[in-house]
Amino acid sequence: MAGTGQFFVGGNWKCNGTKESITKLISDLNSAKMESDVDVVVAPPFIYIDQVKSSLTDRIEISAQNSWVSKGGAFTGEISVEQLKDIGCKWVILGHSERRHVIGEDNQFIGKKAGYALSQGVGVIACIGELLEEREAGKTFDVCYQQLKAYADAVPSWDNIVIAYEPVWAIGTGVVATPAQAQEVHVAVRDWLKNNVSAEVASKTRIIYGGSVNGGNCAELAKQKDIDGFLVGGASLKGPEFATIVNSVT
Ligand SMILES: O=C(COP(=O)(O)O)NO
Repeated sequence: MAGTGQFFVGGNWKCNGTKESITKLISDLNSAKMESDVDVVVAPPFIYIDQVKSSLTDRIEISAQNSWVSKGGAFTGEISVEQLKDIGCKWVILGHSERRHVIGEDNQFIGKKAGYALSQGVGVIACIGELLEEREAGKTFDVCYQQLKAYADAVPSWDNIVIAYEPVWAIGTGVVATPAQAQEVHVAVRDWLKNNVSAEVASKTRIIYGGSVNGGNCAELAKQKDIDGFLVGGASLKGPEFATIVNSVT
């Protein structure tokens, strides 16, 4: 484990849940035993953040799944960083592959979003990752480096950033990266930070893995030196399994 020495596990609930199912998930999370030396964050859909914030144990911090690129105003349908702070969000997930490849956000727009969120004191879970065809074409590192550069060009500091490497071909597919595949990219990301930002940022920044992580594969992944935690999708909607993943990283 590099980074700050504190593992980081995020639960990305994506566009899932109802008031009823989230009430059950919160109850399961509140009653789960979670190792104290792991930073745990969950990212509900915007409309349920207040419900979660008001009833979830404060052991777990709240993240948004997206935020607007500047101060709020005449941007119909968007949610501003100021509004997220107002309801107690400490983090925001940006650059998720679903925002890139479904919604169409590009590297520069995502970088600017990260810069603005950080400038307002909200931490950023900065997602990167390649498509299967990019990996098959040997472009994994080039794609990740371009995504990293867009963040680096826009952020005021690296103090409050967690990088999430999420190979798109592993997201929601059940095809998890092998520990070796994940470690190889995490090392390359850390080397990129060392060569393009600073050795200090490279050593302290947590690089977490996401893509079909579950209670059965998390322990092997967590043993990798440069895997500093996880960003979990589907398995984060099951309280007991998410707790297993949190506890696997110690
Ligand atoms: O998108 C993901 C991973 O999703 P899964 O765990 O469902 O593959 N994290 O942000």
